[in-house]
Amino acid sequence: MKITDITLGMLRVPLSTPFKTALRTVESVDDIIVSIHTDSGHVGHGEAAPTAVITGDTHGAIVAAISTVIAPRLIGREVADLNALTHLVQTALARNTSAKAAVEIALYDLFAQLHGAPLYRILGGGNPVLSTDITISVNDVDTMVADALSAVRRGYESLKIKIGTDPAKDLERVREIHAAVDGRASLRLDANQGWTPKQAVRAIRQLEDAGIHAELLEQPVKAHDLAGMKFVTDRVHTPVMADESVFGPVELIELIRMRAADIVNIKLMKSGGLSNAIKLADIAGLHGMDCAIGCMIETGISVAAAAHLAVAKADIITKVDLDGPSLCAWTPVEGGVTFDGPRISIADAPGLGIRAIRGLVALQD
Ligand SMILES: C[C@H](N)C(=O)N[C@H](CCC(=O)O)C(=O)O
Ligand SMILES: [Mg+2]
Repeated sequence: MKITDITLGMLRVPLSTPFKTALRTVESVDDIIVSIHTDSGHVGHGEAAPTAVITGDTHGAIVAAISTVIAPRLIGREVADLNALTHLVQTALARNTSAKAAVEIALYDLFAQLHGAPLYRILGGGNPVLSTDITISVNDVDTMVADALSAVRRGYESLKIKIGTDPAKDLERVREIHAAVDGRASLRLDANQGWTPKQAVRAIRQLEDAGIHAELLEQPVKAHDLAGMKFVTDRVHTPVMADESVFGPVELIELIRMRAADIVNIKLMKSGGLSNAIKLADIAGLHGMDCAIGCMIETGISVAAAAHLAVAKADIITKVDLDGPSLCAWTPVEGGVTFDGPRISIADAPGLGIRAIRGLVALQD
């Protein structure tokens, strides 16, 4: 199976409601779709989410990185040489993790198709069913309480509460949601870098003193501030999870060395795809650190790949935040992974199992 062509498309899918964090508000998925074609007629699919405020990746940069730098290295190469191909992707250029992720996802899709098995089996097997949390966007308190109750009614047992705009307001948000949910779902708090270390310690201690024990606190302080992450981790009982602070293995090793967090959130758009995500899970596992798997505003193409990885690494990846497809107003992906409320199930089809992508607009070379 030889790579003959790599084409790009744009996929725009409105979200059911605006997605709001301390970093940004977004109303639609607007992702670049990579299709890798082969001489055998097989096609592998990948997806890149341009999350400029987190990865620095924009549409233009993703398209340029793939079409002018990464793709020329891959044309004519054998899909069977997967590790050599991912090495070519990772060394093609610095950073650009979303572009690398999209290409790697398509390569792993093809590699699993070549072997006639779903990707999770190629990655080591497992039980192809997961349960994800759902994001409650940061809004006024009443809206967040209503959104949390609606999520509980739809069967979600874990809510990812976005905070980080203002500590006093954030405390009110969490207290009110905690009271309304009344133990029917666990609460994961994500400040998306919005607090200072001292604000984070003060806020979380107030919650703990009031008997509100969140499942975790995600990225309370600035991404680069590992000392700040450690300051918080050392002073609260609530487990602290690094998200924007860790992209790849180098950052994770430093985080572990400093004992700056308890959990790490792996995202393909940060790690540059599956090869580094596997390394992240293995490094964390080796050090007895729990992992979560997360996503940006993505559809069921790249999130499918993350789900396959989560299934194969279920012993290490114990928390799942793969709600991107569930936030979309409609489902562009046919086949593969089904996202039905909190339940994610993987079909027994080769690769990612994607049969068609609706609404894909081809980008000219
Ligand atoms: C969508 C997912 N549940 C999530 O919350 N991801 C965010 C970043 C998403 C974005 O801004 O595109 C996170 O974990 O910080
Ligand atoms: Mg986060």
